[in-house]
Amino acid sequence: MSLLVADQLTKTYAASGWFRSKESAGSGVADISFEIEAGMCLGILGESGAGKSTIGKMILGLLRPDNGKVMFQGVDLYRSDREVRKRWRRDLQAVFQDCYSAVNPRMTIRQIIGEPLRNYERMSSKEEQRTIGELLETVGLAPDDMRKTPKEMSGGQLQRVNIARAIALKPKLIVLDEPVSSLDMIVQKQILLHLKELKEKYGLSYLFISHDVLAVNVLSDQVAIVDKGRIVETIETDRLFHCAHPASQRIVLSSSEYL
Ligand SMILES: Nc1ncnc2c1ncn2[C@@H]1O[C@H](COP(=O)(O)OP(=O)(O)OP(=O)(O)O)[C@@H](O)[C@H]1O
Repeated sequence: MSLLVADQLTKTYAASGWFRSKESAGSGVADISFEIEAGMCLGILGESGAGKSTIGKMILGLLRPDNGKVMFQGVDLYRSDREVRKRWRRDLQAVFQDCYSAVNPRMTIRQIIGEPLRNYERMSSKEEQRTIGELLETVGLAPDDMRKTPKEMSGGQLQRVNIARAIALKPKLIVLDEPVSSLDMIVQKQILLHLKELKEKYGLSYLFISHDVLAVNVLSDQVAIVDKGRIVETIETDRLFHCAHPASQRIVLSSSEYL
């Protein structure tokens, strides 16, 4: 059984108010289907406005689809009760693009990473401190960093904190929505390689949302290419540069100009 199944997900946004236009009318995504096996990373690659974040939000339980279903570990997310959803939240985590808005600026790094542990685990303060120190080391930071606040960290360091928080409960799947897009190229590569290491070490699965073919190439096993709200092609990553659909070729080529 696949860890996650997205089955014909459709979401249409109603165009409204001052911004109603031909382009925005009926925007959203349609007929989105894919599966993620345990230990696998599926990349969702597409240009701005293609529908990538809409897909991510539906998978995370943040946006109810108009049609279709999301099955996680065999359970239908939008037809399950609160208890099941609570377990779901534990096994399904997310890291978003904006590392600063994902944290409370008044909390220390210890409080930030400790939050899911306090919500789901019963740990003594000492045990929690040790666990947070280990998590910081796992993502390439120092245990002492737990005393800092977000404003004392760089964007790359803070994104590592967000990753540490996401892996704290040993989830099955992490939705990574453009997790490195706001960072410089060197830090991007370091974090992607680190995510790859974590995936291999803990058997994690990822849904990796990105507009960047090079980033997708580093982390994904398979890539679903999204254009105008639809998956136009799903392809093994090592075949990405041999994609067949004209829209896929356009998306792949536009990024590889930087190679
Ligand atoms: N809340 C909303 N209300 C109306 N339209 C929306 C809403 N959210 C997204 N859209 C529209 O749906 C389409 C897909 O948006 P989405 O944010 O999923 O794309 P994306 O691929 O993640 O884009 P980006 O890479 O720029 O974040 C776009 O046309 C967008 O304008």
